[in-house]
Amino acid sequence: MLELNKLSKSYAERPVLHELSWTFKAGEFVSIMGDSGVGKSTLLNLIAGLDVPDSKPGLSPIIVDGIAMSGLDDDAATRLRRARMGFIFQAFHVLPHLTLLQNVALPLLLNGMPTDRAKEMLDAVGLGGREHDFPHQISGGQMQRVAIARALVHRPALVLADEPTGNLDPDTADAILSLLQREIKATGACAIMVTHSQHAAKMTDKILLLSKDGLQETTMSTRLSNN
Ligand SMILES: Nc1ncnc2c1ncn2[C@@H]1O[C@H](COP(=O)(O)OP(=O)(O)OP(=O)(O)O)[C@@H](O)[C@H]1O
Repeated sequence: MLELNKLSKSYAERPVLHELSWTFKAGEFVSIMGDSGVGKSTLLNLIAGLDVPDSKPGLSPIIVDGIAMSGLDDDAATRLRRARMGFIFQAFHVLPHLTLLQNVALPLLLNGMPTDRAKEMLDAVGLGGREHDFPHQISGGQMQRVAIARALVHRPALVLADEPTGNLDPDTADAILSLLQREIKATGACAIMVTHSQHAAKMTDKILLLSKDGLQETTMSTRLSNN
């Protein structure tokens, strides 16, 4: 589903990621942990196409569904992102001037798909009956539910989540992660979640640790940031 092939990224000659390689499979829910500043968000941004990797002649560092991202022009990359990816990023906030239903329907509209599934997804995330509310009328946990519904509504093959439970209380965080897990399994998507929380990571199929040595699969008994 997603292949990283010697992916590197430097900012002003300062290397952040060095030759990362990994294969992510469809249907897998994977978390990525690692020390602050090691490059976790940078990695998600690169996969999302929001940032550009260091270029090496002849190398395709990011391949989504068999398509080399580096070979796409801006329009084609936008189309791929819109159709095949879903985002639960802090920066991709729910839009305040749209109702919850309109927010969730947005990826369907942008992809020219029927919008019926938006209501189904709001029901699935426990917000049935709140379709016509606006974001300022709901809690932070409910807002994350809307973000999850919106990220999954168009059945993306790849879901990218950056600290989706970062600002939620533990019970709400658990509920959100169970929901994410259930919806990912239902749609067969591959999901990659960056988190600092061991508790959140334990709810995923696989935990990868990002360090200066690259990506390594890990278990909870190895050293991880503790919360
Ligand atoms: N646009 C940018 N320009 C320059 N440096 C950047 C940029 N984005 C990130 N960096 C640097 O790259 C490094 C990795 O940052 P990144 O945010 O990916 O780390 P992280 O592992 O997600 O950290 P945290 O866990 O604290 O969120 C940091 O040293 C950061 O300062």
